[in-house]
Amino acid sequence: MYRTAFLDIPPLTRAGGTVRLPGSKSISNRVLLLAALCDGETVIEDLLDSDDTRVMLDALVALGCGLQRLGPTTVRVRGLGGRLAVREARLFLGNAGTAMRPLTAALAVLTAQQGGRFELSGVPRMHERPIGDLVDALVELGARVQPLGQPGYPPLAVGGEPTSLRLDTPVRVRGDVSSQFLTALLLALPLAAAQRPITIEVLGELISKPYIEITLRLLERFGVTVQRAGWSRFVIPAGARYTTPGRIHVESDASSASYFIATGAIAATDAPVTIEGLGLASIQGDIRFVEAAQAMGAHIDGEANRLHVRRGAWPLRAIDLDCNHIPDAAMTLAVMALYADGPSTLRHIGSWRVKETDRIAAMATELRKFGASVEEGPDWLRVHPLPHDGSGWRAAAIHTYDDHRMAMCASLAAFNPARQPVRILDPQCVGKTFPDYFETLWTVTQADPARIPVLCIDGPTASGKGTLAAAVAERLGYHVLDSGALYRLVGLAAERAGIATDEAALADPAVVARLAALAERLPVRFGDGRIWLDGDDVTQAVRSEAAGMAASRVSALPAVRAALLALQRGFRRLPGLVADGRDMGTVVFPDAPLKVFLTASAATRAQRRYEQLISRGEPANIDSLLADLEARDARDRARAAAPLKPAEDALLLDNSALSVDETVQTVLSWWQRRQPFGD
Ligand SMILES: Nc1ncnc2c1ncn2[C@@H]1O[C@H](COP(=O)(O)OP(=O)(O)OP(=O)(O)O)[C@@H](O)[C@H]1O
Ligand SMILES: Nc1ccn([C@H]2C[C@H](O)[C@@H](COP(=O)(O)O)O2)c(=O)n1
Repeated sequence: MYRTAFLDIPPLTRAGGTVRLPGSKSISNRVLLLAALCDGETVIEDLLDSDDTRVMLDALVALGCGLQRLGPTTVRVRGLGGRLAVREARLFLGNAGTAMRPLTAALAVLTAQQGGRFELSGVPRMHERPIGDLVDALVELGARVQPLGQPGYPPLAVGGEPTSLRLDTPVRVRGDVSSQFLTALLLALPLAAAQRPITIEVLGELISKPYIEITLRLLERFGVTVQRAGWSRFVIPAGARYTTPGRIHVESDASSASYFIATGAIAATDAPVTIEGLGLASIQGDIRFVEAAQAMGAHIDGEANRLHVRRGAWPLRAIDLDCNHIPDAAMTLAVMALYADGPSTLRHIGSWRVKETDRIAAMATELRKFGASVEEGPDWLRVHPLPHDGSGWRAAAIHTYDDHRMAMCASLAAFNPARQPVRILDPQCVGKTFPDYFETLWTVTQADPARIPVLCIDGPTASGKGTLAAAVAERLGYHVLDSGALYRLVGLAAERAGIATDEAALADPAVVARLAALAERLPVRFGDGRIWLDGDDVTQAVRSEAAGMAASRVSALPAVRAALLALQRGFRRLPGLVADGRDMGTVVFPDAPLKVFLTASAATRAQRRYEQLISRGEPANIDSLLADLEARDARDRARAAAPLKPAEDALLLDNSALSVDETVQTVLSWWQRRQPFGD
C-alpha cells in the first residue's frame, strides 16, 4: 500500500492480464459477525484484509470471540453461541458502516437479554454518518441505545440492565436512507427468535436491495431462512438458531472488480483483462455492474469463477441508468462517462451523499478538475465526456476525501487521450477495502516507458546519492535503482568466480569478455531491501569499500557497461523511478524529466563515509578513506566510457552544508515544480 502524501499515475496506454482481487467487504464483515454469533467454529477463507475488516476483527476479539489466523486471508472464529463473554467494552469501528450498524443491533439485542454496556465509536466521518433510523427501531423494540454525541449519529452507548424486548408487534425500520439498517436487524434478531417469529417491516422504498440479498443468502448459510414478502416485510421464523457452516469462502469483491472491468473497457488491449475469483453468478449485487459496463460497450465473458473484459464500443456509449442496485460500483461509471460519446446520467444515487463522504459532491468537484462539465442533483449526477482527441483534458490532483472509491475511480482517468498524469492525494485511503489496489493496477496496465518518470541522482561517492534517492523514492512511492550496486555485484561475482579485477588483469581482452558475460547474466535478486547474488544475501558485502573500489575498476569497461544497460533500464516501471549512479542522466535515462548532480567537498564526503563505517562497527581511517575516495573520483571522471560528469541539463546541488532533510526537500521542490499539478 502506498503511504505517501500523493501518488502520481503516469498516462496509461494499454491493459491486459490477470488479477485476483481481495475478498468482498460486504461478505467478509457479515460472515465475521455471523461466525461470532453462532455456536462452534467457522473457518473463513479469502477474508478481506483491510481497514474495515480489521476493525470488525478487533471488535470481535474485544467481545471475547476466539480468533485464530490460519493464513494471511484465512481465520478460524470460535463463536459466542449467543452468550456475551464480556459485559463491557469500548469498540472503535473506524469508518466501517458494515461493522457499526450490525454490531449496534447485535449488542442491543444481546444486552437486552443478558445485560452489559458497550460504547461504539469511529473516525469523525463515521460520527457524521446517520444511524438514527436503526437506533429508533431498536429503541421501539425496547433495547437501550443512546447517542453519546449528536442524536442520530455515532458514537453510541448500547445496553444496560436486562430488559424484555417487544417482539409481538412488527419491528419497523426505514429502508430509504441505508439498507444497512435492515441488514443490521436481520443479523441481530435471530438471536431473539427462539420462542416466536419476528417480523420486520420496512418503511419507505428500500434502497440497495442487492445488499439485503447478500444478507439473506448468508443468513441461510448460517442456518436461518428468512421469509420475505416483496421488499417490505421479512419474517424470521420461530426457533431460528445460528449454526456454523464449518467452512465458508468469501468471493472476490465485485465493487473492487468494477475498476478492472472499467480498465478492460477503456484501455486498448492485446489480451483481455481477466478477473479471478468472481463469476456472473456472484451473490454480490455489484456484479450487475457488468450489465452497465456492457451497456457502455465493454465485451465481457463470464465463467464460473472468472471474468474476461475487452474494449468493445469506442468511444464508450453514453448511458442513462437507475443505479439503485449498484450504489458503490456506480461511481466507476461516473469516470467511464468521461470516455463516452455523449452525456451520461446516473440516477437514484441519493445514498452516495451519506457514504464515506458526500460522493455526489465529491465526484462532481473532482471530475471537473479534469476539465469535464458535470451537473448534479439531490440524487443524480450527469457527466459530459471530454473530447476524444485529448483537447480539454487537464492534469489534475484529485482530492480523495478519505474515500477509497474516490481514489480507485480517479485512477481510471490516467487513460486520458491527452496523456496527462493523474495525482491521487492520500492514496492510502484505499486501505479501507483494497490496500494493494495501485500495485494490482500496475500488473495489468502499461504506460509508454518514455512517460514513466525517472528522477536521476548522479555524483561522486559518499555525496549522499543513495540516502537522497531512498528518501525521495519513499516520498513519491517510486522504485529505486542503486546502479552502483550492480557494478559492485559484478566485482563481487568476479571475485567469487576467481576472475581478477586489478588493472593488469583488466588489460587482458579475455578477462574483459568474461566480466561482460558475467554482467550480462548477473544472477541477482532484489527484494525487501536486500540483495541476493546466486541465492546468497550479499546486502552487506556489496557495501564494503573493497567492493566499491572493484566496482570502480570494472565499471570503466565499456563491455561491462553495455551489458548492464538493459537491466538498468528495466527498472523504469510504474509508477516511477529514482535512479542513483554516475551516468543515470547522461547515458541510461537521458530523457529523464529531472537530473540532479549531487556533490560535496571531498573532506565532507570522507568524514561522512568515516562516520557511516564507524556506525556500522567497521574499522575506518579518515586519511585512507579520503585518499581512496579521491582516487575513485579521479578514475570515475577520467574514464572514456560514461565518465562521471553532470548531464548538460542537470541541476547541481552541493550539499556540503546541508542536512539530509534539507537536501531531500530541495530535490522534492525541484520535482514538484516540474509537475503539471501546481503547488
Ligand atoms: N546531506 C547530508 N548530510 C550529512 N550526511 C549525509 C548527507 N547525505 C548523506 N549523508 C550520509 O553520508 C553517508 C554516505 O551517504 P550515501 O551512502 O547515501 O552516499 P552515496 O553517494 O550513495 O555513496 P556511494 O556512491 O559510495 O554509494 C551516509 O552515512 C549518509 O547518512
Ligand atoms: N551508474 C554508475 C554507478 C556506479 N558506477 C561505478 C563507479 C563507482 O565508483 C562504483 C560504485 O558505485 P557506488 O555504489 O559507490 O555508487 O560503480 C558507475 O560507473 N556508474
